[in-house]
Order: sequence, then C-alpha cells, then structure tokens
Amino acid sequence: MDEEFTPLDCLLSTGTQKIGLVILNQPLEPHFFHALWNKAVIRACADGGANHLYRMTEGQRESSFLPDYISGDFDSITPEVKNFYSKKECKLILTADQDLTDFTKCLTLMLDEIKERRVQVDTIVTLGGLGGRLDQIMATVETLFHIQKMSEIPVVVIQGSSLACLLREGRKHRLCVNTGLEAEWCGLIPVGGSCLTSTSGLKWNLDNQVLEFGKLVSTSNTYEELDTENERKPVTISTDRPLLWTMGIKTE
Ligand SMILES: Cc1ncc(C[n+]2csc(CCOP(=O)(O)OP(=O)(O)O)c2C)c(N)n1
Ligand SMILES: O=c1ccn([C@@H]2O[C@H](COP(=O)(O)O)[C@@H](O)[C@H]2O)c(=O)[nH]1
Repeated sequence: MDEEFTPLDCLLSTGTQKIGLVILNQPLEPHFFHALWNKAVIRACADGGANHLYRMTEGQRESSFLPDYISGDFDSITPEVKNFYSKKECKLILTADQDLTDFTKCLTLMLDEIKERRVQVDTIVTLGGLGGRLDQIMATVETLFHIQKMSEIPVVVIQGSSLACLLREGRKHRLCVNTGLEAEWCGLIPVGGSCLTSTSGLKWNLDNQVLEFGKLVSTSNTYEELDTENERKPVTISTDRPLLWTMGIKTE
C-alpha cells in the first residue's frame, strides 16, 4: 500500500491537515506553538506540558488558549496552573497508571476524544518529546509504537529543529519534502529491530538493505539534489518493520 504524507504540512499557514495537538513537558517554541494552536481541532497537555502552555500564553490565557484537556499523574503540573485550568473548566483527567508515560496516556485519550466527537484529525502533532531527559526521549519513540497499534492517524513529534515519526511496516511511504521548511539533514533509525529497507530521493539511498544497530543506521543523510525546476522530489521508503523517520526543520 502506498502512503503519501507531508511531515511539515502542519507548520505551514497554508497546510491542509487537520491537527490534534499534544503539548509535553518541554520548553515551547513560540513559532511552532502559534502555528499549531490556531489550526488544531483538539488540544491537550500532558501533565507539566500545561505549565509551559500557561507561561507561553500569559496575558491572553482566558480567551483563546484553553486546552480541551490536561491529563497525567499530575506530579509536574504546578498547583497554580492546575487551579487556573480547573477554574476555567478544562477537563483535568488523572491517569495514575505508572506503567505508561503521561505522553502515551494523553495520546490514548486523544484517540478516544476524536472518536467520541467524530472530528476529522489527519495528524496528531506533539510538541516536546525530543529534548530533556534521555529516558523520556526513548520513551517518546516507544510511545509511537504503542499508538501505531491503536490508530492509523500519523503522529509527528517536533522539538527544536527536529521532527520524528514512525513509518509503518509493509507500506511504501512517499514523503513530500518540498514545503521549504525542511533543513538539510534527515535520517532513518531502525529503533525496534532490523529493518529491510529501500529508498529513493535521498543522497545515500538503500536498496533492499538491512538497517540495524551495530550494522547500519542512516544518520546524517540528506536529500537528492533539486531537479531542473528547483523542486525537491519526494522521498520514498519501504520497510518490513516500523522505522523511525527523522528530519531537520529550518529554524529561521
Ligand atoms: C519495568 C518498569 N520500569 C519503569 C517503570 C516506571 N514507570 C514507567 S512509565 C512511568 C510513568 C512516567 O510518567 P511520566 O509523567 O511520563 O514521567 P515522569 O516525568 O513522571 O518521570 C513510570 C513511573 C515501570 N512501571 N516499569
Ligand atoms: O525531559 C522530559 C520530560 C518530560 N517529557 C515528556 O512530557 C511528558 C509529561 O512529563 P511530566 O514530567 O510528567 O510532566 C512525559 O510523558 C514526556 O513525554 C519529555 O519529553 N522530556
């Protein structure tokens, strides 16, 4: 099956994807935050993510910056922030389970919410998840495996100048990388085990080759040169196992 996706469509003012937004407990980049908040149809914070939303929206919190829900074990949200959003009647959902991260639980709730409200969401975008504690960064990637089993909706994770998403096995992915927001680098990381992979559109392509830690991992890759019309061709990727796609985002 072929699957076409434009990872950075979500950051374009002209982007067409309908977005579900999850804010994690990491510093928020104002530019990404505003680009996504305004177009999101569902907005959620995982625990301490609410502290960042609160700080970012000082002076205009009341009117247009209330999330649909905040979930988590609530060991990071401050009493002031919790009190503020509960008075504004945002849903505060306690997810106490200590075997899953607040991110995994927050995404699971978002899938429930999407079903319940019957809204169209094309992509779930997460802000945070790629910075701070290394165990949390690894947990972010693991969450993508959980969610992929639960839904067909693609989940992209954005922080700093990086984007990550997990490509499903058994499909030919066609990634459109011509939005103008792409930085030079990209990578394919076989996080869940070896991946038999073929690609096109990259400088270092793979031809039915095995990606595996200790064997070959495609980091510091980049795109094929622009064509005669100065356009960048899509990248195609087939893999027999879930494979992490990561790419740079221009930050200026
Ligand atoms: C084998 C195993 N290792 C570790 C844990 C602990 N654990 C896994 S997920 C989780 C919840 C983490 O919550 P989150 O809010 O995402 O992260 P925090 O900032 O609280 O560390 C915990 C405590 C466990 N339940 N099982
Ligand atoms: O260093 C970090 C810390 C946290 N995260 C993500 O945020 C959520 C919520 O974190 P809390 O600390 O419980 O508020 C967590 O599940 C992680 O996904 C992070 O990415 N980096």
